[in-house]
Amino acid sequence: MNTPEHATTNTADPSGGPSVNTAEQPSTNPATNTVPADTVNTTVNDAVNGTEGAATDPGAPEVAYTRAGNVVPIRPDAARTPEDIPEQGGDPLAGRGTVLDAPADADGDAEVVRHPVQVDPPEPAKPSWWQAAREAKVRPLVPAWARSRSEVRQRAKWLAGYAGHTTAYHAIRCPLYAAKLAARAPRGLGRVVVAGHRWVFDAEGKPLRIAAVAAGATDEYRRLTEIRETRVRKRSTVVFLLFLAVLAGVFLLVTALSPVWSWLTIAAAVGVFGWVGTPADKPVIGRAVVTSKAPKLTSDVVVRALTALGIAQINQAVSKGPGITFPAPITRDGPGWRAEVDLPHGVTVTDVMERRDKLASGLRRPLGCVWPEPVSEEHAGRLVLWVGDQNMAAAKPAAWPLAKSGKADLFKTVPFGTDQRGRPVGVDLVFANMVIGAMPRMGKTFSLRVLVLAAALDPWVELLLFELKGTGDLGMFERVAHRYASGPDTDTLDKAMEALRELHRELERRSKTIRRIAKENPAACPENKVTPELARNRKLGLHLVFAAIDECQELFSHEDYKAEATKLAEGIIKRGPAMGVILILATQRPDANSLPPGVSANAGLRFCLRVMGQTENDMVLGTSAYKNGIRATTFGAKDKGIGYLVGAADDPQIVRSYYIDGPAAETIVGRARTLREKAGTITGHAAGEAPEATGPAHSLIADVAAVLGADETKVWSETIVDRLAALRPEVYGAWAELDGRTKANQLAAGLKPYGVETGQVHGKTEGGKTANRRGVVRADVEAAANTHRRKTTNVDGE
Ligand SMILES: Nc1ncnc2c1ncn2[C@@H]1O[C@H](COP(=O)(O)OP(=O)(O)OP(=O)(O)O)[C@@H](O)[C@H]1O
Repeated sequence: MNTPEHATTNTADPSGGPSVNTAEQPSTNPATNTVPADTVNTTVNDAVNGTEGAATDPGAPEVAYTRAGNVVPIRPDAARTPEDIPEQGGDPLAGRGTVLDAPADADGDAEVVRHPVQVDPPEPAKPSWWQAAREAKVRPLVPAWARSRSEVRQRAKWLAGYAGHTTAYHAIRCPLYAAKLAARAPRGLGRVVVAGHRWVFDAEGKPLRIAAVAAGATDEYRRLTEIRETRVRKRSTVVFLLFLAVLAGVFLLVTALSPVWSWLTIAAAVGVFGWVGTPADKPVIGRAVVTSKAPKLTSDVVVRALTALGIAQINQAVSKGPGITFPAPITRDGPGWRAEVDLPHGVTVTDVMERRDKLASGLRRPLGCVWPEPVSEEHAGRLVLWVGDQNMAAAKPAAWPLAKSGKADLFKTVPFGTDQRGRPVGVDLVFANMVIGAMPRMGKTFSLRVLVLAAALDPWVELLLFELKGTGDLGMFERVAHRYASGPDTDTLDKAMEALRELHRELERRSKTIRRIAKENPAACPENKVTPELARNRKLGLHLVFAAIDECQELFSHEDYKAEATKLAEGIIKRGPAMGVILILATQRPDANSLPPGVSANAGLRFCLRVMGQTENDMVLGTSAYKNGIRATTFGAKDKGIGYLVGAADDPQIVRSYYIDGPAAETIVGRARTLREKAGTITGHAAGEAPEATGPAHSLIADVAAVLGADETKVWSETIVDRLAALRPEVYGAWAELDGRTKANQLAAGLKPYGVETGQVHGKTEGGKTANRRGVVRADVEAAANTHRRKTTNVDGE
């Protein structure tokens, strides 16, 4: 005999109807809930059929019988009659109709009874008009362009230019137009005479009269002839009177008025007759501007393009319904069309963005015109498709707003570029760091230059600039930079490293100053970070520092510098923003070796121009950027200066950096120099000072000599590094965190300029074991230290 079981099994409704939940076991699962086949309660089935089943004796135990004769207990609240079955959605039969039997097993003992339970939530009450209206999106009273002062200015400027050009174009062609009209005037006169003759003699009634004659309709013909005679009489009179009036006018002109009026009248008459005599296909006036009109974007075109993407859900939605919906009308938006689209369920904007090339093909537009974007505040399937009239790369670059005049304030947004629609895009550099990455020759240095120019135009900002390619792309800034070096050589790398160390040390000093101010005067430093007021107080030394390293891969992938450079850059990028230190790194090789992950992961602003693959893309734009459809790989070779900018707004933006060539940059730097001279902020390199002049009063060689014990002839490099870190933690602290081999490399690179080589040194480990490791010979160090002391004493003496 089977034992009753209460185990439940979830099954989907095989009929495909609404899911139901059997009464055997209470279940919170919305899917169908059934009892095992061999312990099936027949109660409901029988109750529905009105036959055998449940015990009827009130005192009898709550049992039921299976068809095989098994007795199973009935849950007290189980339904026993059709009326007990809960009603569904107000339809008493709805529930009963979906009571289903499971297929019987081999001995015919399996019968599953399912009590229907509503699994879908009830239809929510329709919100009131008041509620719906309050939650509705308010559309702006004035279009976005009219609220942007610069866009209004741009449009007004364009309109004035357009009107001026058109006027001038036609003005210089006036004689040509007059000649054309004069040549066509006789023809026009002929047309007027012929038309007048036809009207007076009722030419339009002629076919009817001929038809009446042909049909032999005498009465009809007579009636038509009478009409014609009346008309001809009246119209002849009109023409005669007109003729008399013209004659009188001519007489008056010739006899009473000045010849000017005669000529004017003749000109007007020639003009009118010339215009009448002009063939329809040869207009007198040509076009001042020829527009290559971009095709209009319509919903049909969008749907056709979307179905060409090869996304099954889109094709299914279009062919079988419900189709693709457009929550807002397709409108003009800047120099292009904007369509808002609700993609079918399950299709995301990313799915479309990653097929941008196919979309462009479907729209029959160049790739540089087609820009699908997500709408972050809406669902993942809300697409905004902007289709420009012109390829973004081919459009004339906008002028940098600060190119001609003005100064910048790095505490405010500085202009960086324009988006696809030509709208200005700015970046907030303060409290941020930036990474710029791209393939070679795509506009990395030009975009970096825009930012350096902005920083240069803020006279309170200290510039530390290193260009490690050696082409002098940032050479114009020598006049304003506190530190500057250009070149692919070790000397330049050393200078860049020294600047990073200096910045790292500076962070210590700044954090102490900020802590002190926050304690003494909390109102002056409410967020424990540099404020514009603090930055301009020279005594505090909290001015903004703008450090940029172009081609930073040279530093981060250099065998001798990479470990220290990574540590320093990570420290600066993490702690610098609050202390007013802005670090910008540009690289043409955005991979883990050239841009350490710890550095790239902490950058707040990212600008990625064309790159070749997903890894480079995500290295610059952040993890998962590629997966989310933010793909700088889709830019073409002609998309110079165009990239994805992340961090400047809530959503990634496509931006073309302002184009400022070398000579223009030179001029702007000239203005920056004047501003700095007035503010008294020409320091360091720009003031002709070498870094050593302001550098630390210690030197590595002297420090190494100082940490060598009197009885030591040879010492391992890693031991020396540990002692150096203890001697000057603020300088060598970062070295001590490196591993043994890197410590040795670090020391070797540091001692190289002093002519001290490291080599294998036999020594003992802390555990007493002997080992061979890299180290220095005391005599070499002392000799180099003496030479250095002599040199620096001479310099000081001078
Ligand atoms: N915003 C822009 N608009 C138009 N053209 C640009 C823009 N930015 C750069 N370019 C063009 O791209 C070319 C390459 O720019 P740039 O020198 O900045 O590239 P790069 O990525 O720094 O190259 P490399 O990797 O060799 O240093 C420039 O000569 C310039 O003509």
